[in-house]
Amino acid sequence: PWGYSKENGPATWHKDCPIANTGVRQSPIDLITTGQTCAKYDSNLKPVIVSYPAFSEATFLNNGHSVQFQPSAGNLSELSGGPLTKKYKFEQFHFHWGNNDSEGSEHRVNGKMYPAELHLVHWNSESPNFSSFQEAVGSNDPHALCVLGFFLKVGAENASLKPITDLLSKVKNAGSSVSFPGKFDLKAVLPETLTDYYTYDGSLTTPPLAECVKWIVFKEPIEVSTAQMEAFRAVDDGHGKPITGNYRPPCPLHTRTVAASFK
Ligand SMILES: NS(=O)(=O)c1cccc(NC(=O)NCCCCO)c1
Ligand SMILES: [Zn+2]
Repeated sequence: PWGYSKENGPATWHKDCPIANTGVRQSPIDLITTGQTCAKYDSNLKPVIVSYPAFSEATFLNNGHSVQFQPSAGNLSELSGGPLTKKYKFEQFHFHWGNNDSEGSEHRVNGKMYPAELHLVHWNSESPNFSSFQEAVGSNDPHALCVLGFFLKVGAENASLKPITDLLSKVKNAGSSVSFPGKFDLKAVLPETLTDYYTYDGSLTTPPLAECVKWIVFKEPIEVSTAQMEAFRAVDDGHGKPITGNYRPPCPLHTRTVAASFK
């Protein structure tokens, strides 16, 4: 199966997933902010709107290539606004990280990587063509999914993310999961105003690499402490080794343009 080691990492994914090399809207990308192919300010881009009531029931899972927070099916969390014309339903969030603070994020800004990146995954709940996340991924709809990306940087401890980072030791082994104890307030993790972001058409950053994602990557990183970053690096990959870097390198932009909601 695919992973992030030499034997099964991003450079090998094309074998089972040809779109890795032939796709023209693959993710992640390097977000360039100056020069020819740089992100272009679009004054029509509105703030992103999230409605995330605290989750009361969720599973926290180590699937061997990331750790994922998945609320029960009944969750009502929604996303709209920004570049979107439809309402999207929250599906799950997960992280990508490196084994030191100079690498780990999937998107880059002028070549700079952050130590980690948080992905909030949503699917278009107003499409007549699908009515679940899995169907959305398989739908070939260019905007079946919308993923919000937030960079993580090392600084003060993040009290809102502490319930998550404190749980990492409980899902150290790949394939392990725990039911999330109590409520989790995802809204508290995010900056109040979701106004400054980059947005472009891309794909899943892991197999099946489906080109069905409207990406929204926020300019402002979220701070976490060194201890919180270290907690990610103790999560195992199923081969008795820590996941040391579950990020895909940047992909060619091809004819795509990146829009920025800020000057
Ligand atoms: N990393 S990401 O582009 O945000 C993203 C979002 C939603 C799904 C995925 N990838 C997958 O679901 N891959 C299917 C295989 C996972 C099985 O554990 C990646
Ligand atoms: Zn991801």
